[in-house]
Amino acid sequence: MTTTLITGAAGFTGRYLARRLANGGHRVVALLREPTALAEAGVAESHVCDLTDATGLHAIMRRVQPDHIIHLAAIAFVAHDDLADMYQSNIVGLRNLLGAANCLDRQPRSILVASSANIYGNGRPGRLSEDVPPAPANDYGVTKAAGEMICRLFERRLPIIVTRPFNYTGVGQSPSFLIPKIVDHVRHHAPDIELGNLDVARDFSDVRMVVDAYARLIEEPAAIGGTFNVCSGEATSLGQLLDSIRRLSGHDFAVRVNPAFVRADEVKTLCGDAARIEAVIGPLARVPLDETLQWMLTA
Ligand SMILES: Nc1nc2c(ncn2[C@@H]2O[C@H](COP(=O)(O)OP(=O)(O)O[C@H]3O[C@H](CO)[C@@H](O)[C@H](O)[C@@H]3O)[C@@H](O)[C@H]2O)c(=O)[nH]1
Repeated sequence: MTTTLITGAAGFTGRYLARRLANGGHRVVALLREPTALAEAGVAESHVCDLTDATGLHAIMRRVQPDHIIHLAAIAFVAHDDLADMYQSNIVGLRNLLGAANCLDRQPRSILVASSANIYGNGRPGRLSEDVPPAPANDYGVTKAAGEMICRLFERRLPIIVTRPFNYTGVGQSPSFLIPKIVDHVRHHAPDIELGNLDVARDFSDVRMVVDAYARLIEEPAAIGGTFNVCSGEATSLGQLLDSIRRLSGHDFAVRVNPAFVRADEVKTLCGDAARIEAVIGPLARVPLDETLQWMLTA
């Protein structure tokens, strides 16, 4: 049986990915920061180890001997206020993981590393292909761009796949993120909502499409060594998003700007080109944004 190790398996994406892989016949092993019950998500075995603990990580990797590794563990909230934690988790954690993978007797078949569309920053307008040079506009983007450079250090030695997911959402995502925050607000029938930067647009996808893409990428030898956007190809402005949520929920609400949520180092618009990934794994299992929002509003 194929053993697949997921770092960050207890997170929003990790739980969907574990279920998707278990349904696809994988034996899913979770690497966790703290003990978490994940049997319901399809996880067969769990190990607790912080990725900054290189020695502990080496021992676990030698025991698990994974066929595939999917690295999701990271600080994913762009405005995370503990910078030391963000740099430690997103850069040192990844470096330790690849160092440990490089010491295995039997090399994994693939190591998928989740980077981020945020690395594109504000460098270029329009639909972004993977050839657009990274131009991070904030610390989060810097940590993810640095992570990609670490992957390059190991690319001759390890079968690495880098993904650049654009924004995605679904039931269970933390309300620190934009869409679950608005959905939570609507579900509580609150009159007005406080947001930050309003003049922004994002390329939103459904978490189920993203984990399906990951599950297909690790099985595809042609993906090894590649960097892939994971996206819908459509930008939705915050104004359009608010209108859709008002329409689908039948609940009207006003928006107020709270300076506490305004980001100084904002990435204004992100919209991705999915041509490269679709050339390798075929069409993405896209879900219309309205369908994802409806799922979240009624969950
Ligand atoms: N979270 C949040 N965002 C707000 C708010 N008001 C406006 N925004 C704006 O809404 C946009 C989306 O914010 P998030 O949902 O926090 O996502 P993100 O910063 O775009 O980052 C997400 O996507 C990246 C890939 O593009 C991911 O790498 C990252 O982990 C995260 O999922 C940003 O431009 C943010 O400034 C608010 O009250 N809360």
